[in-house]
Amino acid sequence: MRKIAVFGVSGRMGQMLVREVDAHPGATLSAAVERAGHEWIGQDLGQTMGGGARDLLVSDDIDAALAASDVIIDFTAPAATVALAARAANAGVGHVIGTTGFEEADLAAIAEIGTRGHIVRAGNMSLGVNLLVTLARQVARALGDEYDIEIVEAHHRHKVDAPSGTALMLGEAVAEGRGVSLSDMADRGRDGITGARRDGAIGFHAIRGGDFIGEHDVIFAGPGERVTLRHVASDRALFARGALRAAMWLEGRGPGEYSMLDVLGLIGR
Ligand SMILES: NC(=O)C1=CN([C@@H]2O[C@H](COP(=O)(O)OP(=O)(O)OC[C@H]3O[C@@H](n4cnc5c(N)ncnc54)[C@H](OP(=O)(O)O)[C@@H]3O)[C@@H](O)[C@H]2O)C=CC1
Ligand SMILES: O=C(O)C1=N[C@H](C(=O)O)C[C@H](O)C1
Repeated sequence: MRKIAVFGVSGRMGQMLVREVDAHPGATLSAAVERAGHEWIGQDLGQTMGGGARDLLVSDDIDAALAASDVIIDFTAPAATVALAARAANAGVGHVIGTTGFEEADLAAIAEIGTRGHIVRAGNMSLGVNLLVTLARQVARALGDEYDIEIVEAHHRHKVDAPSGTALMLGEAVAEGRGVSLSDMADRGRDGITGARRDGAIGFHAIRGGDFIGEHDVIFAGPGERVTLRHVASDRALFARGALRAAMWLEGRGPGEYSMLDVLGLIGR
């Protein structure tokens, strides 16, 4: 049995993850962690999730959670994730990171920790989005600079970061397909007298509202035609299943910062 701890357990994704781990025949929930001071700390996990009691209390004890686990799944917040990555690596525990909204410095810190730790990190854990990433790279390469690329994403009203982690994955993929750096070419959320479109720009636009789970369009707008690649998530459990797959896949791997492309066998496609 793979022992898996869920961090951010009260969150939208945290609760999905508990259900997926419970349903997996090869996994067992080893710890349920929330941030210090959270109202769920010390409560029975089953009851706080609206069901019957179970033999597991929500805790803020990270060392105890690491000691009890083979791997942790973390959909929390950037600062928490960076700190946790170092502690998980030191403890020899795998770390599946679904958190998004990282700054460049955070990503550099995680990459450094990944030289000794066992990490899977992806802004989107779904098979469909990761397949779309490979397609977006191919389409950008095939169509070339005459086609303007715009990435449009829509999420629920509670999401705190923009562009979404998925939009950034897609942006990196099309930039790679074109042989340019995303940081040089990204044009985020236009407003006002922006002037005509910059040649080669990769535009990002974020819709926030209601209960969108996550929708992403990559638009290639060319002379006389448009191509749109689209992914629509209709069930958040999708991401939890992907994260759990990553947690199982890490077993027996060497140190590294892996992506869902590695987990799903989509590397190099
Ligand atoms: N990669 C993917 O496929 C997906 C990624 N995400 C990303 O996952 C993250 C979480 O999303 P979501 O579940 O919707 O957000 P929520 O706000 O519902 O959940 C986040 C949870 O993490 C908790 N938390 C914050 N800091 C800590 C900490 N130090 N230790 C333990 N728990 C902590 C929060 O507690 P509190 O509210 O009290 O601060 C909250 O319960 C976001 O970055 C989101 O973009 C989401 C879906 C899919
Ligand atoms: O916050 C969310 O909800 C989601 N976040 C991820 C992202 O930032 O792309 C993945 C998914 O779209 C849902």
